[in-house]
This record gives sequence, structure tokens and C-alpha cells, in this order.
Amino acid sequence: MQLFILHSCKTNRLLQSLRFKHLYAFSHLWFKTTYECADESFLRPPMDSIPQPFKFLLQGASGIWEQDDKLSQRIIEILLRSLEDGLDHKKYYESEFKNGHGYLRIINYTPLKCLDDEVEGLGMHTDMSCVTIVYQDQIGGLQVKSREGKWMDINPCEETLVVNIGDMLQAWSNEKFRSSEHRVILKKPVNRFSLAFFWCFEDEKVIFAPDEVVGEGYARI
Ligand SMILES: O=C(O)CCC(=O)C(=O)O
Ligand SMILES: [Fe+2]
Repeated sequence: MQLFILHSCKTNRLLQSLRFKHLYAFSHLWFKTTYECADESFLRPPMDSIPQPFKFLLQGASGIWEQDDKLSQRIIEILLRSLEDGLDHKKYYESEFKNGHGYLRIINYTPLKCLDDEVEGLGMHTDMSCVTIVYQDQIGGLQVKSREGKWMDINPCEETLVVNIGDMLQAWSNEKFRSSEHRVILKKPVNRFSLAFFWCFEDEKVIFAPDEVVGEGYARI
């Protein structure tokens, strides 16, 4: 499979409900301003409640934005190691992933005044990224679809981030990794806040699964 990327990851507008309000920050330098300039309907938990690894990204102490190697490199390294025994993950990180970039979506799901039933805050989708690192507050509502097609709750857990595999990594790994189908269901009449950091290949990269990753005897998809 070859994928020519015209745009970085975008969630289709049609997937977003009226409850979904988002802001973007394209670099850590913009994050603070974006976060602070949100209008009053944009309720966000205090920075103190956001887990340290994510704050690390946001504050630009290290992380993906500065092409430093911390969290994104660790995640990609772990994923590459799990692909094939003996795969030279350092070589592939350097040649394929090093020039990637990330952008952050800051999301506020505003509650209905009276919520009798569940409401889709964000419809089923896959992310176009290589990996997405998600922080959700304590309200919950993130769900992922299992192989059997059942929706599973990803319950919030203190100091825990969720990592989604996205379409770009699915293509690069010749579908050895599966881009996860997920959605957000609003179940409580309260504000929900989340941060999603999409880490993508550089723009206009032609994604081509290396032979070693495809593996002998396997067809390139
Ligand atoms: O709000 C969430 O927990 C997930 C958001 C998400 O999946 C997205 O922005 O692509
Ligand atoms: Fe998503």
C-alpha cells in the first residue's frame, strides 16, 4: 500500500457533534496561548491534573515537537521491536520516523442540559496519524472497537495515557498494526475534556512498507 499524504490528520467534520469544540496547537509554543485563549465555554481541568508525560510534551521540555526522542521515540521503538524479531528499529527510526511532526487537538465536549441517554460526541473514526497520544479526563467515554466489532470502554485511569495506532502506521507496517476504530460517547451531563496529540510522518511523504517489514512470503498490501 502506498499512501501519499496531502494533509495531516483531520477528523471529518461530519463525525463531530455539536458537543465537540476543539482548538489546535501546532507547536508547544502555541499551546499555552491556545489553551489560555479558549473562550469561557471551554472548560478545562487544571494543568496539575494532566499526567506528567503529556505535560512534558506540552511544555516542550522535550518531546516530539522538538524532534527530541522521548515519548514518541519510545512508543515507535516499542512498536518496531514488536514487529519483527531482530528488526533494526534504530535504523528505521532514523530513516523513516525522525522527521515526523505532531500537532495537538484540545477538545472540549459540552454537556447537554438534560442528558437522558447516551450521545455520540465524536463518531467512529480512525486517526490518520502514525500514533496518537490521548489524555482524557475522569469523565470517560472513549471507546475502541474490538476485532469482533464490539465497543469497549477505555476507562480513564490516573497517570495513564492512551496510545492509538493510526492509518499512517498501518500503511507503513503493511497492516501488521491496525489503525484503531474509536469514538467518544457522552454519558454524563458534564463537561468532558481531552487532549489528543497526533504524531504524523512529514508532509508529502510517500509511505512504503520496507521489504523487511512486509516479510518474506507476504504480499505487499
Ligand atoms: O476525545 C477523545 O478522547 C478522543 C479524541 C479523538 O479520538 C480525536 O480527536 O481523534
Ligand atoms: Fe481519534
